[in-house]
Parts: sequence; C-alpha cells; structure tokens
Amino acid sequence: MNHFNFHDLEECLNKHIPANDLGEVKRLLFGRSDDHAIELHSETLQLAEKYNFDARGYAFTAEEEEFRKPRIVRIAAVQNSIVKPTTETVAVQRDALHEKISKIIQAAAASNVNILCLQEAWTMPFAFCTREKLPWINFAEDPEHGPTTTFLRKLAHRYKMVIISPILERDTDHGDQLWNTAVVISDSGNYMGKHRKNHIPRVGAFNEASYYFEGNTGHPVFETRYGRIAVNICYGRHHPQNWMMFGLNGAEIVFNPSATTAGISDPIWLIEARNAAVANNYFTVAINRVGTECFKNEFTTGNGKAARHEIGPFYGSSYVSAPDGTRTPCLSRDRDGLLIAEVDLNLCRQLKDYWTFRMTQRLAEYGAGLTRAAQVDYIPQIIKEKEKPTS
Ligand SMILES: NC(=O)NCCC(=O)O
Repeated sequence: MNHFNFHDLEECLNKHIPANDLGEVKRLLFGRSDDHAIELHSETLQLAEKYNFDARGYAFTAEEEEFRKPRIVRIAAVQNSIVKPTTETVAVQRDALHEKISKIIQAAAASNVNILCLQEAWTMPFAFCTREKLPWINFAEDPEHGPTTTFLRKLAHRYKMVIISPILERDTDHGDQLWNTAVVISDSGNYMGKHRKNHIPRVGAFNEASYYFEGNTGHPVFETRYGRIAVNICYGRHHPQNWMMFGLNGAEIVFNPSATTAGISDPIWLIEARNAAVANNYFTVAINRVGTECFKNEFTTGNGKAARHEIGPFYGSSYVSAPDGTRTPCLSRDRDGLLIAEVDLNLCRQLKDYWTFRMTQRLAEYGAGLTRAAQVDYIPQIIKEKEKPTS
C-alpha cells in the first residue's frame, strides 16, 4: 500500500469497525473506549484552517485527592513538513520554517497551551542522510543566543508558554562541535538550558553519526512553572534506560521529538512512547515530522538499493500517552498538525502508588548487573542442558 493512501488510523477505524465493536477495539488500542476530545478555541481552529494544519485536543483526567489540588496543564506537540526546497539558502529555508511555526504556536496559545514541543531539528530538512557537510552544517546555531532561540524567546514570553526547540547546535565554546540539541525556553522567555541527544542512530538513512556524537548532558529534568519536563530525542526512545533516567530524575512529562520514516519504525512507533509512559509513571509526547525531503545529490543507504535523492516519507502520527497507558489518537501521517492534551499531573503519583514500580524496581540489583555486563570479559549468564551420558 502507498503510505499516502493511508492518512489516519483513527479515521480508518471509525469508518470500518462495526459500531458495536468500536468501543472495545479502541479500549484495546488506545486504553480507553470513550472519546476524550476537547473543544479547542475558535481562533485555534481558524488558524488551522487558514494555514492548512490539523488541530486536535484531548483530555486526561485524574482522581480527585483530599490534600492535593488538580495540576491541570495543557501540553502540545507540533508536526510539520519543511517549507522551501532544500536548494534554497539556509536562511531562506530556516526563516520560512520560523514563519510557519509562529502561526502554529499562535494557534496553540489561543487554546491556552502551557508547554509546547517542536519536532527534532525543526529548523531544517533532515539532511543527515546525505552525509554531506555543506550546506547542512550551516543550520547549526548557538543554543542560547542563536536566531531560533532569539525568535522563540519572544513567543514564549508573549504567550507565557514553555517552548522546547530541538535544533542543530554549534558549541563555539568547545571546539565548534555540532550536537543534536533540544533547547528549553521558560514561560518568561528565558533560556533555561539544553539537552543533547543521548543515542545517535546508525540505521537506514539516518547517518547522523557523521555529524555529531552521543550527547554529554546526562538526563536533565527542567523544573518549569507548569511541571517537571524532560526531552528524549528521537532514537533515544528505543533505549528504555534513557526513558528510565528521566523518570528517576523526577520528570512528569517527557517529550520525544523525532524524525523517522515509514518502513523503518512505524510498526513500533505506537508502542515505544506509550510503554515508557506506563513503565515510568509519566506522560510522554511522541512527535514526528511529515513529508518527503529531496536533495540535489543522490545518496546511498548501504542497503544494496539504488542511490536516491529523497528521504521519507516521514509519517507524522504524533501522540500523547498517559501514565495509565491510555493514549490520544495520532495526528495524521501526512499533514502538518497541532496536538493539544490537557493533563492532570496528579495522575503520575496516582499511578506510582497503584503499580509501585519504584518500590519493586530493584535499581541496585540492575545497577550491579549492568556494570558487570559492560565489562569486556563479561560472561553472559546462560544455563545449558547438561550433556546426557551416552549409553
Ligand atoms: N532521528 C532519528 O534518530 N531517527 C532514527 C530512526 C528511528 O529511530 O526511528
């Protein structure tokens, strides 16, 4: 099937599953059978219509508590295609993306979004497949004072919104190195800090290791006005320990800005961030770009297939998962979109109390086991059947 004949999983279920089975199918696929959609502000919907993106909203509630007030926060994911051909200058490509995203952020603000995350390397095409340095490395910016952070700080301040901005970073203080970095800007418009992608892919066309190394910023959790947040960038979602460390540091929401293509990862996309939400008792927000990106020079992918000019299609499908394992429907596979989720952060502790994973986790046991497994002379603990005596 052509991926672009199939736009939207939920739409397909609604169309084809018999009405009396639909609730149970949704309970098994999404963790709940009811429609938890929320109405978005009319300005959000108007901007979505005008600028040709989807806007959808859902709510996750928690039990009422005697001693804690609900901690209701609106979080958002943005998925989008690039705007200009990759043959345009870096400044033209980047500015066009700034312009597109400013409309989507405005739409999010109209529906009172508190924390918003953009997709991985959102200011550029995902050009790492080419393995060519120029012009792509010219998209790299200073995370604190570069043009993208400067641009977003104004919006964050204007809308009192925490914004997570994943970019290609140039670290001029340390040998001009490049990094794949998420910048966190507070609701007062201040630069809060950054996190560098912990796991760098060496799969398919994702040749990022030619540009930057595994991150060296650990697993920071940012204490924002609206809650404790962290960022697990793309390929890091395949590593349960990466998710776990953000949880151990107290994250209540972990964003997973990604760039991944149909065929590589779509069968596992819907389970990874959802599983992490369950295992770590926090909300997760999985975000993927849309569209196919074309480059002037052909590149090969090391799979015996002919060289090509294109990477993609990126299949979108951004979604939010709650610590109880429920999830929103996805955004579409091929359209720009804004996904808003209203969450009660009290749900995190409620699920901690229910499952008691932290108590049963046996961190010290695994810490020791992992240390042993990382040694070069580690002998895997395998038990074989004893040889039977031959008679
Ligand atoms: N951007 C990125 O890390 N992509 C790798 C492919 C994947 O993890 O799905």
